[in-house]
Amino acid sequence: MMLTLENLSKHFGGVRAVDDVSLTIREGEIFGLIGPNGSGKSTTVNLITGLYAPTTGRVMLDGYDLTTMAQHERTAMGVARTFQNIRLFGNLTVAENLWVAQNGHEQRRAHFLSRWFRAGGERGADIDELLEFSRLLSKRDVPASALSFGEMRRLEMARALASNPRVLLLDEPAAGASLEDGQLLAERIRAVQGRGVTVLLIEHMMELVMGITDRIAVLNFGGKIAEGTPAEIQRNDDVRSAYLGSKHKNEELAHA
Ligand SMILES: Nc1ncnc2c1ncn2[C@@H]1O[C@H](COP(=O)(O)OP(=O)(O)OP(=O)(O)O)[C@@H](O)[C@H]1O
Repeated sequence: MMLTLENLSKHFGGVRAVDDVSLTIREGEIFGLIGPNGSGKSTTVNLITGLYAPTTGRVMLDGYDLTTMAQHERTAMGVARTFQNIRLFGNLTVAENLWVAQNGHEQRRAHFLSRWFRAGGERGADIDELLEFSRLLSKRDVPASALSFGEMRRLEMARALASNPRVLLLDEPAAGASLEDGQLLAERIRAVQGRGVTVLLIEHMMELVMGITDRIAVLNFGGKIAEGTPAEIQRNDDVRSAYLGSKHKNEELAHA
């Protein structure tokens, strides 16, 4: 599996949200995408999933051109995502949230919740296995609104995993979570990688990014300014000056 962005750009009027970005995410790695606020990270994810059409450039998966495919076609190709803002159904239980995610899925026959679905909602091993993997089994019949932020974030990830993706795009998965929940999340992201899923991680929590990624690309004003291992990124002068505009973020980088 190889996810490749080729000269990808997205302009909103005069704003170059993403500006001629090229990068390759290798099979099985955890790839970090970082950058100051408004640098184009979420827009990049939206271009990969097909929420936006690019102004220029291509998105390739294993040599297949995804650029003009609809979102559901990309999901069928193995691309899944979580959102920066939690999008759970608060009044449904944890298990029901997974069921709804699958039920709306174009590829539900291929989905690993499909046996559960065909059984008319009977409790099945598949959904429990995913809940166990996500450390949410004890919460399966609890309304999603009653979960902690960290649990909600894990449920978001479980929902994305329900489509059995080959590449998982995580848009700030630790936002709003406690440090402890962030650590559990990091461990679960590693477990996702351990199952052979490639991960693209957007995250402001620098300890998380530096601790679990194999490689990192840095965006600033929509353009890629650096790419390398966490150690290389931490000592990169361009990266440091990009973060200088944001004192808080610069301190995060320094202390990571
Ligand atoms: N739908 C849109 N319409 C107009 N401008 C947009 C749109 N989406 C994003 N932008 C602009 O594009 C730029 C990049 O935004 P984007 O959300 O991709 O950045 P980001 O790196 O994800 O930021 P953050 O870290 O704050 O989430 C910003 O200037 C933003 O205002």
